[in-house]
Amino acid sequence: MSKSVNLASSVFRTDIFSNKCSIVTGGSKGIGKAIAIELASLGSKVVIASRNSKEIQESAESIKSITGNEHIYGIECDIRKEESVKNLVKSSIDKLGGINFLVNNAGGQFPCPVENMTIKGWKAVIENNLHGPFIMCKEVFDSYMKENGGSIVNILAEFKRGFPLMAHTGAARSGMDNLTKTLSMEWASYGIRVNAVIPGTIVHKSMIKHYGEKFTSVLDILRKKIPVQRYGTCEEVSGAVCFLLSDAASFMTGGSIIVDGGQTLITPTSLFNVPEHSKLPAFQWLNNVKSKI
Ligand SMILES: CCCCC/C=C/C(=O)SCCNC(=O)CCNC(=O)[C@H](O)C(C)(C)COP(=O)(O)OP(=O)(O)OC[C@H]1O[C@@H](n2cnc3c(N)ncnc32)[C@H](O)[C@@H]1OP(=O)(O)O
Ligand SMILES: NC(=O)C1=CN([C@@H]2O[C@H](COP(=O)(O)OP(=O)(O)OC[C@H]3O[C@@H](n4cnc5c(N)ncnc54)[C@H](OP(=O)(O)O)[C@@H]3O)[C@@H](O)[C@H]2O)C=CC1
Repeated sequence: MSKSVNLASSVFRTDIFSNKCSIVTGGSKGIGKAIAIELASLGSKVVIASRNSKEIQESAESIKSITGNEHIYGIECDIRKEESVKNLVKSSIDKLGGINFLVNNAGGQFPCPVENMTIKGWKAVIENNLHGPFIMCKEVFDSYMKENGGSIVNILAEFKRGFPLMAHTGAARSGMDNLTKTLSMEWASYGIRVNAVIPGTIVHKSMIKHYGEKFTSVLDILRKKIPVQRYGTCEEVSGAVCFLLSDAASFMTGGSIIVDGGQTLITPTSLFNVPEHSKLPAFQWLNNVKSKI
């Protein structure tokens, strides 16, 4: 790998993934892009995949320039479509030489109470967050990991108390939690570990664009209740993903890491309010290139 300048200062040793090949779905922006940057900065060859072909190529170029890693490829793919996933996996193996790591990050939803939800809307979100990651796992397994082992990390969203206004995503993420556990057992004998990362509220450019300023401003009420008293950064999610992919997590499979600043511990009946503080600041190794995420 030619490493001219690496602007991404991960906490991990810079060669830990130097012989690895990774796919990150939804790597064109937000959390997925941060994960792809960190993997690339640690030496992995990386394919990022998303639906917008122009955006995915531009992101691949920007990851190359941020990390100095030339082995970054953008491939157009809709994870909901089996043929598109087959093409992604085949092209990735052709370009990278294999697939050691799969990060199922692509996903998302829209806020909507069930009484207003159409069947089409329900299906779109279930396909994006459950069916799509399932096809990705299956195709990567059949095409490479069954023979060679590997490590898979699924990005979920907190679902354990239900998900009012986002029932579709709650159901899909709960399904992915179960699938993560099932695959960890079914595929252990193939040398494959399967884990999950559950981000809390990670506010970044495209997230604000997707939900709108009005919706995200409501989040400020929530921010005050979060024990760390702030939202998370994309890099803070990425660190957990890299840990799970790495040998440091070699005894972890079927597990999940919650990266939410303590948000899931808040209950409506809690009498305790965290005093205002700024003692737990964000960890942002991408400070100098923040505008690119
Ligand atoms: C604040 C709390 C944080 C909660 C924790 C989670 C945070 C995050 O996940 S942040 C990441 C946010 N990013 C995304 O969600 C991006 C990904 N989202 C999407 O790609 C889409 O929103 C989609 C998957 C949900 C819809 O995909 P798409 O294929 O583009 O959808 P269609 O145009 O085919 O629509 C199908 C159908 O879905 C209904 N629908 C879609 N959008 C909305 C909406 N905004 N409001 C209500 N209903 C919606 C609708 O029925 C669509 O059919 P048509 O009516 O025929 O268009
Ligand atoms: N940000 C947050 O607070 C939280 C996020 N999450 C989850 O983390 C993951 C990343 O979130 P975030 O970075 O904020 O989201 P973004 O909306 O910023 O990015 C989503 C990425 O997924 C891609 N994508 C969406 N649908 C598909 C599809 N069908 N096929 C291929 N690519 C697709 C998008 O590209 P394109 O649209 O061009 O295809 C984009 O690259 C998502 O699963 C999200 O739901 C979970 C909890 C909280």
